[in-house]
Amino acid sequence: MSEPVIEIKNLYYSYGRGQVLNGVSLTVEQGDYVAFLGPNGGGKSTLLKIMAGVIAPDRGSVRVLGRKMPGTPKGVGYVPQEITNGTGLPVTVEEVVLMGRLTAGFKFFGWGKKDRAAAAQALEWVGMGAYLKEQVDKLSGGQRQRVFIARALVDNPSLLLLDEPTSSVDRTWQGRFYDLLAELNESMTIVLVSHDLNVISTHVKSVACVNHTVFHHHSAEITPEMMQKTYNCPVELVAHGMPHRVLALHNHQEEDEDA
Ligand SMILES: Nc1ncnc2c1ncn2[C@@H]1O[C@H](COP(=O)(O)OP(=O)(O)OP(=O)(O)O)[C@@H](O)[C@H]1O
Repeated sequence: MSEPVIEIKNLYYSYGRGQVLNGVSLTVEQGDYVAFLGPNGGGKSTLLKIMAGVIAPDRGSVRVLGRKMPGTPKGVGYVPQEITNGTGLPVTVEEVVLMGRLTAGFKFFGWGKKDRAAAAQALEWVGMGAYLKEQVDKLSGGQRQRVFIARALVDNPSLLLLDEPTSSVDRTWQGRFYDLLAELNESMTIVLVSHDLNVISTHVKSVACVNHTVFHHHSAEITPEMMQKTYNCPVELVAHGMPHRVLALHNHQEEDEDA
């Protein structure tokens, strides 16, 4: 069997006050399509940032595509959650996507024809081909999210890390995007943070419940027991995407923490 794409052992992380990740161990095998599910503040984005090399763990071992983290992983496409607010930079859509070609150990001699063709292709995949020369901050949050997905795809990664990649995009494009992910999953491992139970149950292969620790269930089935364990309270499962019903039930957990 090939080496796992992600191998995390006994990982701890805090931003200073209060432990966010508490002894997390997780293995993701090649070809998996994992959804991270869990309450607000449970540490999903933090875990993704550690996998992407954005922040370093306080303790524990993290290997991504065979490389020890923290480091600059090659072959990882990452879409952060925050980008819907804009970059604050005077950059075009094409320039943002080309950033995804700056891989580990790369020496920059300027963009070549191949880079520009790859950027144009990635933008076509996400239906943003017409916006190549637009300033990225002029776009809507949903369009910007698609540009950052193109940035993650432009270097043909082996691992795709997506933090709520469709939170701002319209429903029609969401459907096309999940079809695209299914296609990409034939050659890429995918980790997706999502609150949308409907998306999770229809598209992914496995579910990891993240609430300071992680339980990785090697099937896409979401059971009331899993919800109870993850959210620490009874959660009504909804079949057609009303995730806020789930999230709303977490307020009392946060109150418990504050108490
Ligand atoms: N840069 C930061 N500085 C300080 N605290 C932070 C920072 N980023 C996140 N946190 C805190 O760490 C905890 C975990 O946050 P994280 O974003 O990883 O959770 P999450 O499960 O992704 O939540 P959500 O579903 O709301 O996106 C939260 O309490 C959050 O407020």
